[in-house]
This record gives sequence, structure tokens and C-alpha cells, in this order.
Amino acid sequence: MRVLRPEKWDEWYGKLVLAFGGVDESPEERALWNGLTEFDRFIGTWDGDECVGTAGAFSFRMTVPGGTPVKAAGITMVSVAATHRRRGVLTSMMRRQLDDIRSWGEPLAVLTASEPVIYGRFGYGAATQQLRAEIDTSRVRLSVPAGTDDIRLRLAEPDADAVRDACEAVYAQRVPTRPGMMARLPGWEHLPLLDPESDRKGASPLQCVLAEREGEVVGYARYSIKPEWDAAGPKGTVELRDLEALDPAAYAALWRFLFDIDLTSTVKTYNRPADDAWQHLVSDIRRCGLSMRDSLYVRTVDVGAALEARTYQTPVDVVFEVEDAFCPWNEGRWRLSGDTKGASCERTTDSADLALSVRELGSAYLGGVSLASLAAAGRVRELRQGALAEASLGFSSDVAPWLPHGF
Ligand SMILES: CC(=O)SCCNC(=O)CCNC(=O)[C@H](O)C(C)(C)COP(=O)(O)OP(=O)(O)OC[C@H]1O[C@@H](n2cnc3c(N)ncnc32)[C@H](O)[C@@H]1OP(=O)(O)O
Repeated sequence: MRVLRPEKWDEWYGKLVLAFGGVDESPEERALWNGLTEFDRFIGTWDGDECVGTAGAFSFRMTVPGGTPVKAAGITMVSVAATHRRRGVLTSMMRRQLDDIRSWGEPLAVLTASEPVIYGRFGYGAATQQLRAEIDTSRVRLSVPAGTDDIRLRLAEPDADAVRDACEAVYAQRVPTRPGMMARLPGWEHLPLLDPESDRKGASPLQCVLAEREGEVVGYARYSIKPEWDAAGPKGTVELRDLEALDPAAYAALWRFLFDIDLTSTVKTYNRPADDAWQHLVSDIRRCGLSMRDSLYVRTVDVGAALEARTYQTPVDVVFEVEDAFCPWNEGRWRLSGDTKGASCERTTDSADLALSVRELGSAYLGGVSLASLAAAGRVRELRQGALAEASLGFSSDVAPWLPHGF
């Protein structure tokens, strides 16, 4: 196993693509991921001359409850050759990565999983969800708040420099408001614009609409349109890629726009926050085809530093007994004292109030999965009466944590 060298990237990436089924990616997509590779944080496993394992760790800064950006290693591009599977190659890459991440002083590691079954054993817990919707816009009406008509909408070329910069400025303002969002690293502004023809499956190229108030961009939506007709007429679909807005009027104006596009009768979303506010604007939530899926998995690599990096909704003073077989430096008792202003988390010999594994701590960390519901499943044990209610409330987040894009 060794650090990936730039001249080996093509072969390394080819093996990754093969492990995912071998369907070639577009040259644009390949070039984007090549440009985003942080070589000193990516590893390959070689059997002689042959690459048989791949893994990487982006150097993200992720918003945590309280709004602070915290160092989080973004685990990515994990694969093992079909000829070498189930011999522990993944396990040794996970070992190497978590040791590296610890030595880099990064308290968290995060990932999205190709299959949920893979990463729990390494201490990753499902922490956020993505909301999918298929809204019947021929039946569902939107009622918008006052001020919506003051918003001017303007169609724009999504990848024109000025348009991209305006959207990025809105995005940057949104990042601190929701746990799970990542501050953009250089080059990542191109990811939401990636639009290879081979992925469109009958839909249009990416389109962009800007929401403006008095000439200032206060929101945007990027989407494509998939036209369709039958004997009764048009029934096209608006496929929403992303939408961000700085206030309720701009937000509602963008959704109203998407609902009203001529010759369409469906709006599809694939990844929206669980608490996305449009759900409160619609006349008929049952015709919105809602479903949820697991999204971001969180691992606390350094329990003390991770718990100190976020804030707590209500005062918390509890001792956790943490079980962490894969990263034993986290094992044992930690006293967390925190509130809305900050927190300290230190080793203690005091008796424990709550017992849980690091995986549950990861699930609860961003405030989207409650300690109470994990306890109801028997995954968290209350050892002092009252400690569960105290900690569960303190850990919760008013805003559902959400990861806006894959990596
Ligand atoms: C963040 C990301 O990049 S997600 C993408 C993950 N990659 C993929 O899905 C690509 C296709 N799959 C693969 O490349 C491989 O099967 C991997 C990477 C998932 C697993 O690699 P392996 O080297 O086979 O894993 P390894 O041998 O270390 O397995 C460790 C344990 O996990 C289990 N395991 C690993 N993968 C899976 C899986 N997909 N389903 C069920 N169990 C699994 C193994 O059975 C083993 O269990 P055991 O310790 O009880 O025997």
C-alpha cells in the first residue's frame, strides 16, 4: 500500500472504474476528478505491478451544529479488485486511512457508501438523509409568502464565469447555516456544473435560473428538462440538480418557477434536505412522491476533539462510555460539558451516564439522528436516569443536516 503518484493516477482510476462495473466515465468527469485528487492523501494497494485497491481522503471543512467549519476527511473512491476481494484489502486501507487522519489532526471522517453494510464495522454511522421527490405539478399547487413577486428571475448560462461566481457566493452564505455542508475547496465549484452528454438520458443540458432582488443575486436553481409527450399532450419532467436561496421569498420564487414551466407536469428531486421548506408550501404533500435515503456517514476519529468542535442546543453535562474496537484510542470514558456557546470534552474516571459505540456517536453527531431513537433501538444505554433526555436534546439540530453533493 502506498501513496498515489500522479503518473499512476490513470491506471489507479481505471481500476476504480472497473470495480464499479467498468462503464467508462466521460472525459469531462475523469478530468474533473483528476484535478480534484489530493495525491498525498490518496492511496493505492499494489500486488506486484497491478493496482488492486484504491482509496482517498479529501481535506474537507464541514459545518457542524453551531456553524463552525471542522476538518473532516472525505473518504472517497474506495475499491478492491474483484480478484482480490474479501481478503482484508479494504480493512487494511481503512486502518491506514484512520491512522493517517488521526496523525493529520482531523477529528472527523465522512463518506457516502455504495452499500450501507460496508462501513459500520469501521465506526461510520449514518448521520444524514436525502429527500427525494417526484412532484405531480399538474395537481399540486404552491402558496408562496409575501414578497415573492418582488423577486426577478433571469435565465443564465450556468457555466459563464459571472453566473458561476454569483451562485457560488450564495452557496458560500448557505454553508454555515446547515450541518453537513462542505465549504468549497478550490475546483469544487465545477462539480455541480458537470453535465456530460452521456449522463443526460434524454434530458436537456443543464439550465440555470437566478433569483434577483434589486440587481443582487439572492438565489439560484440548476435543473434540466426532459421533454415527453403522449396522446394527451405534453408531460415533461423538470429534474432539479440544486437550489439555494438566501431568504423565503427568493426560495419560493424559484420553486414556483420550477412548478410552472410549460410542457412539464413533474418536478423530480434526488437530493434535498429532509426538512426542505417547499414541503410547507404545497397544497397536497401526498402527491409529491416523497422518499428518504441514507446519505452521509460520519466517524469521530478523535472523540474528544470532535465533541468539542460543535455546540449543543441545551446545556449538556454527561459522561459517555465509548466503545471503539477499530480505533482504540477513543475507548473509555469522556465527560462532555457544553451548551450553545461551546464545549469541552475530556477523559474522566467518573462513572458513565450513557454507553454507546463510536458508530452511534457518528450517527448522532450532526444532530439528525437522535440519541433517544438510538436508545430505543438498544444502541445507546442510559446508565444515569435523565442523562438520555439531556444529551438527546442537547445534540439535536433545528436544521436537518444535509450533504448537498456526492464525492
Ligand atoms: C466511500 C466509497 O468510496 S464507497 C465505494 C465502495 N466500493 C464499492 O462498492 C466497489 C465494489 N466493491 C469493492 O470494491 C469491495 O467489495 C469493497 C471495497 C466494498 C470491499 O473490499 P474487500 O477488500 O473485499 O473488504 P474486506 O475483505 O476488507 O472486508 C472486510 C469485512 O467487510 C465485509 N464486507 C466488505 N464489503 C462488503 C460488502 N459489499 N457487503 C457485505 N460485506 C462486506 C467482508 O465480508 C468482511 O467481513 P468479515 O470481517 O466479517 O469477514
